[in-house]
Amino acid sequence: MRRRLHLFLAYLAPHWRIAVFLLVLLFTEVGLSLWNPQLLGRFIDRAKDGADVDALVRIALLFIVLTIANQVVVSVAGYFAEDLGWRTTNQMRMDLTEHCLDLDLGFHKEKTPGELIQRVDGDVATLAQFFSTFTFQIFANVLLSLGILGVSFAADWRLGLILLVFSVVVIPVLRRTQRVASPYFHRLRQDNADIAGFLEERVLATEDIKANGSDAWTRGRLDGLLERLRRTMRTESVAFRASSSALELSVSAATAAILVTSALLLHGGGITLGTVYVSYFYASLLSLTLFRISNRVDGLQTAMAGMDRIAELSERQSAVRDTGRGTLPDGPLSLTYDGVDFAYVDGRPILRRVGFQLPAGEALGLLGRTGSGKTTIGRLLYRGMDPQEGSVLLGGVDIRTVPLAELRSRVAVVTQDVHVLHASVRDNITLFDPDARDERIEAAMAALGMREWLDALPAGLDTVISDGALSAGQAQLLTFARAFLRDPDVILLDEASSRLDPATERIVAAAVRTLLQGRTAIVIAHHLQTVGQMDHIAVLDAGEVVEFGPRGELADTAGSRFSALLAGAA
Ligand SMILES: Nc1ncnc2c1ncn2[C@@H]1O[C@H](COP(=O)(O)OP(=O)(O)OP(=O)(O)O)[C@@H](O)[C@H]1O
Repeated sequence: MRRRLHLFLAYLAPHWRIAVFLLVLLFTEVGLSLWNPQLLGRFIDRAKDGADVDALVRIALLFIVLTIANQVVVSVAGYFAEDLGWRTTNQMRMDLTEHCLDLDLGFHKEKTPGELIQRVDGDVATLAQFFSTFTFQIFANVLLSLGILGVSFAADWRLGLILLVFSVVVIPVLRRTQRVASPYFHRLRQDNADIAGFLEERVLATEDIKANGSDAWTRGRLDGLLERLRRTMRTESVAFRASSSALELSVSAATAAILVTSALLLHGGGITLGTVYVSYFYASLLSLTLFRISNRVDGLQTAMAGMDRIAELSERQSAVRDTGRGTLPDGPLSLTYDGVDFAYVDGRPILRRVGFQLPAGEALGLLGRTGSGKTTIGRLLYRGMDPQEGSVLLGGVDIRTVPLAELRSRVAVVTQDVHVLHASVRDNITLFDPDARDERIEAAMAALGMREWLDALPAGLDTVISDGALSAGQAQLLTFARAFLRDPDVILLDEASSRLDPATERIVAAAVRTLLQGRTAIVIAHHLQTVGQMDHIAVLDAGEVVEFGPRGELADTAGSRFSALLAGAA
């Protein structure tokens, strides 16, 4: 509860003026709602006492004016509540998105993108509702209920007492609803997040699913998830309706009690006919306010559950700490892995005592069987994760001692998973950097052998492309261009393993040569054309560097793993 409150206040604080204004509006609304029935009571009493028509018309006019004023206040308050809700939650969305981007790779592998979207968008959207729901349906109605009790006690303590007893009976019913229904709200959000995650993953893998005939399994799994959602929904709905019925029964009992007591008091001359009417009106209004509160308890609970998860996510610390304040030397950087141990899961080491030194401006070809740890070595270079033992040094400086932003401005990463965005070729290459000039982009593309492709594009750099619309070779070259334009000192290149036709392979190999020129690089190479360009070779086996040396030397060493590999491929 404390962390929910903390989170709520932290985001509300910058908008305290709107919040205070909203409070004033809510108090005004409650005041007007209490005052209006009093006018009706007075009207009845004055009419009964034979007041002149003018006096009655004045009361009626005042009643209309107050009703209109109340509606205006309600509308203005609605506007500000919605505004406040979206201002605060949009900020929260921004912060959470940034926070998620800052979290380490381990976190991103653990959560599906769909789950994160549900967290950042779904839960936060519920919070936006929370502001309007809470302020209007709960806070305003609680205030109004208290007001009704106060005014009823002032009219006659017996009437006040009946309404108080009614509220006291109803409040535990509400609390019970909360307790019974709460787990289902949590489960409902989780079920929705699971479905979002599942669908997102399957949509991305549509081609693989179709090609491998996994449609039936996918349908079956989705069916299972939907069935779980249906059951949770059903139970939650039954729990909610049962408590609503209990509430309605209490309301009828309270109204009957008020009518009987009023009739007795009226008979004894204790109260006027106007007061009887006002009491009846207040009893109905109190029932309505309690009903609204009960109706909104689910919204409140959903928001609370969302807030818990948001708090949990925002408290999650990145395993990669960005606390370094050092700097990397200017110019080309040497690269050292010094006794690096790494495990994704405790007790299951993936890299063991990995160590090698690469002079500045030279390229290392990383070879090894699938699962031997090549990608993992690369991830440590840009601090996707940090090693548990040992260190990675650039230009002799431990990369943990420099700010992440500086490290990542000097190191470019070209991964196998090419993500082509649905955007222009220019934006795909510059990643929406407005300062990148067209001449530079075109020069980069030309240097990487993409001139012909660029010339063939219908709208040049403005041509909009999307994922799946490019061949494997084109997609690879596009990511090379992204890296090339940034002009980094160090490159991590995880070459796509897809088979390319010999002509494209030659173009890609030439592009790799251009990309790596004068730069320090680790290349996870899958094509012999590329391996042939490396200065050094490291062979990895089960997380250990079993061979490291200049390429030519290893190639000529009879019995070396590298020479065997070359012989095998020949
Ligand atoms: N996020 C992760 N969480 C847990 N284990 C992981 C994770 N990523 C990789 N692994 C495991 O670490 C080991 C090394 O994986 P890595 O991807 O580094 O190998 P690789 O040599 O690059 O393989 P490939 O050539 O197939 O890409 C594998 O056993 C893999 O299952």
